[in-house]
Amino acid sequence: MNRIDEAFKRLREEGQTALIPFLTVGDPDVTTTIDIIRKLEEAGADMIELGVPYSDPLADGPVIQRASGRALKHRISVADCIQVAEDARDAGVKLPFILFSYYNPILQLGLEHFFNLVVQKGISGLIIPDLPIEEDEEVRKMAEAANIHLIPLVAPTSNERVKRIASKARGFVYCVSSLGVTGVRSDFHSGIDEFLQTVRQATELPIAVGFGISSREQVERFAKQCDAVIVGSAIVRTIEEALPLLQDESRKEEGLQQIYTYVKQLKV
Ligand SMILES: O=P(O)(O)OC[C@@H](O)[C@@H](O)c1c[nH]c2ccccc12
Repeated sequence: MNRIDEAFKRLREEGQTALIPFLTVGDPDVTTTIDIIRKLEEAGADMIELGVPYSDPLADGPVIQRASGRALKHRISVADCIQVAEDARDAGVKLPFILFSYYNPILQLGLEHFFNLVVQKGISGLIIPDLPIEEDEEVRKMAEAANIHLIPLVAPTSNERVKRIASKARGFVYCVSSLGVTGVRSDFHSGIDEFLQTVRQATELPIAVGFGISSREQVERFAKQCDAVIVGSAIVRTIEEALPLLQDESRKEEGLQQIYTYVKQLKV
């Protein structure tokens, strides 16, 4: 059984909602990324979305764009991001890892080599936001053969595509709460509740919601309808605010503690 399935089974038994943080690997450096992942696990995270920094993050708002820029200063590759899963596991992290990457960096690595790496390093899931279902046949077959869950995104505008996307989904279905790019929001798409109901009826798989979530109240609201809540920009912003501490060896633990405190209050 895939680690993501195991995590959702445990959470269902415990009546809990999964908290899935997203962070950009290599922001500010790979060693600190692993320290942050350990803190996220301590704070109650149930899975981690490892973001591959990319030069043209078209679906990302300014916070994640800045994080990608900082990480790309060290020329972090897809292979480096995948390696973080193994290194974090070696450091004692038990959480499932979902690799989040735009399609281009994966193509540059080559699908064969990419899938060998993700299997070897213990990645459990894959999110490729710019690979639509109409073009994902080859990747989906390779992912299924490797027992890696290719997790699709559905948006409030997906309408009749929701059923088709959900029918091919593995792991869980990622419901995007709003149109536009990632980034903290105070309100969501007007039809969000009906949209989440539509997705719930279209799949037996767990459903997750992401985009714009930053407060415990928002997590509690979505926990009523979803099995998982994904938080990216708000956590990446907390990392950004803690950078002066994280990059000073004598104050690194203080910076990590700031991230821990913010994330812990999100776990419901
Ligand atoms: O950052 P937010 O608003 O909390 O949304 C999650 C998001 O960061 C993460 O899942 C993600 C990062 N980049 C993306 C691009 C498309 C879809 C999703 C994403």
